Amino acid sequence: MTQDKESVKPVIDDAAANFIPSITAATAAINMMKHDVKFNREIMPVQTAQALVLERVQRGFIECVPLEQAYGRHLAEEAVSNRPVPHFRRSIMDGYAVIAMDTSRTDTSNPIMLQVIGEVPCGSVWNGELRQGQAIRIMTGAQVPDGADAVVRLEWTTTVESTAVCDDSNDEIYEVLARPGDADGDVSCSTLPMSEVAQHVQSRQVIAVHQAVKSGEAIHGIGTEMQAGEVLVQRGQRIGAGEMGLLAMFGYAHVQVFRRPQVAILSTGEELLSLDEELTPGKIYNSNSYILLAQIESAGAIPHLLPHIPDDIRTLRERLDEAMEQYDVVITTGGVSVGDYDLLYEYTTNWDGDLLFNKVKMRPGSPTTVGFRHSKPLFALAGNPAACYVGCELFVRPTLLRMQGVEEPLPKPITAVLTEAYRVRDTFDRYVRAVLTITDEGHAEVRPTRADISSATVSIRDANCLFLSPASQVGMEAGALVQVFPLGGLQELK
Ligand SMILES: Nc1nc2c(c(=O)[nH]1)N[C@H]1C(S)=C(S)[C@@H](COP(=O)(O)OP(=O)(O)OC[C@H]3O[C@@H](n4cnc5c(N)ncnc54)[C@H](O)[C@@H]3O)O[C@H]1N2
Ligand code: MOO
Ligand SMILES: [Mg+2]
Repeated sequence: MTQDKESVKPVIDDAAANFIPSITAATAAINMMKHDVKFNREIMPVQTAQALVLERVQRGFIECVPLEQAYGRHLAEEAVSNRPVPHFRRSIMDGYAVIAMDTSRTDTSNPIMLQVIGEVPCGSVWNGELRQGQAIRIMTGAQVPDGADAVVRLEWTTTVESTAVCDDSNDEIYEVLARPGDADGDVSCSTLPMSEVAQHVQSRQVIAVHQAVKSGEAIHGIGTEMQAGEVLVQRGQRIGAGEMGLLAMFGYAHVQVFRRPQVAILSTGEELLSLDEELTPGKIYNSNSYILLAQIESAGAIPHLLPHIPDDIRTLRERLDEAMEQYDVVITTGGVSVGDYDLLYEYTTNWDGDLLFNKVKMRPGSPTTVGFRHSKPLFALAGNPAACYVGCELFVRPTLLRMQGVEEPLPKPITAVLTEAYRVRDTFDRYVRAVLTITDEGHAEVRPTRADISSATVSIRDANCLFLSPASQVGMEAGALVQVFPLGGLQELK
């Protein structure tokens, strides 16, 4: 943890107090001390601040939901396969289950004839065993009958017209098979025992196989996809389409998931209007609450937009105390800096909670303030929209993910090439809103969005990532390798 202090000159000094009749020297001295304290905040590196928050966060409660309501939730149990996949030898083609050896001497000019003894549609099982010279019609996904070790796809076979000719002198039947595509009308004969004639002749089921197949052809053996005992979905993993499929495959009609954290959003500031109010001079609409709403939903939590709070410490105290009782997490925006109406410092230094930090070595969002009260976190984010947004990505999102069982909830950086110079000097690390693209050659490139200032919302719309420009006297040159943090939620779809 760094110990450097950011020293800012107090706005009132003793000399100034002498010229303000309503302020006594004593009051001015107290005010100055207050300002000193308010200004001289310990500046904390981002990683230290994130670690401090995460070590206080507790995993949330667990609830049981039907699988159809589990998409997007985080699994609270480890789901393990209790059988291999597939659990029977599965045909991956429509065709005929055969004994591969039977086809070994076949080729296009000399197809082998096989007697079709039945069929296995999906969901059925062939009771009995396939013997030499026989084939069973089979569909994709059906269980391969015992005795068969290959499936010949339908396209490699033709059905052969067959006519039964009885020979009364013995109990055998001669069957005349017209070879498909045989221009000169050649015929071949095969002898079948009488016992098998009825089924055979009745359904005229003889096929010519035009291509030799190897043992295992078009069959997925037991366990080819997954063995018994493999982890299907880890505890804490978010349930997406693939996870839904796996859980369904193993018959999880209900699953244990982490409860979605209930998050209160309270903007502060006398200048704020609700969206149904008319825009009047000096006022602005409360847009931060809606930015946060999106971020919280995309982190899997449930946002609650509460009415914004005017710049009055008593009201603020009442409203925040109440919110901290009712919700799992409370987020405020605005009022964390050193202005006369910035009240979050006052609240978080005179409460029955622990203040973790109120100055982070980052921009935007340097006055980001976090504390815990009765083991619930309060995130007092800066009022500037981009500062609020970045503060939420770096501190709130990881917290909400940890509450939902994610072991490593911090955003993971990738490396990309900066396509244009970013010459912003700063003693703080800068998390720059930017656009990450993958070139046709497969390289990751990143460029800053146009409005990099803390008050800009348009750059939140345009960005799909943040890149880190470490504290520097010179900024960064085009071509530099930078750490990029892809943004969560809908942003990642851009
Ligand atoms: N003397 C100094 N002034 C400032 C410092 C400093 O170190 N010394 N830090 C600056 C930095 S950095 C930031 S970030 C901001 C933080 O401001 P606050 O958190 O106190 O926020 P406010 O003063 O309430 O508002 C700032 C700005 O944001 C607009 N805002 C506030 N809430 C909303 C909302 N819900 N929706 C849309 N916009 C909102 C507000 O109108 C102001 O324009 O302080 C700097 N000052
Ligand atoms: O820390 Mo602030 O967001 O730079 O204006
Ligand atoms: Mg302020």
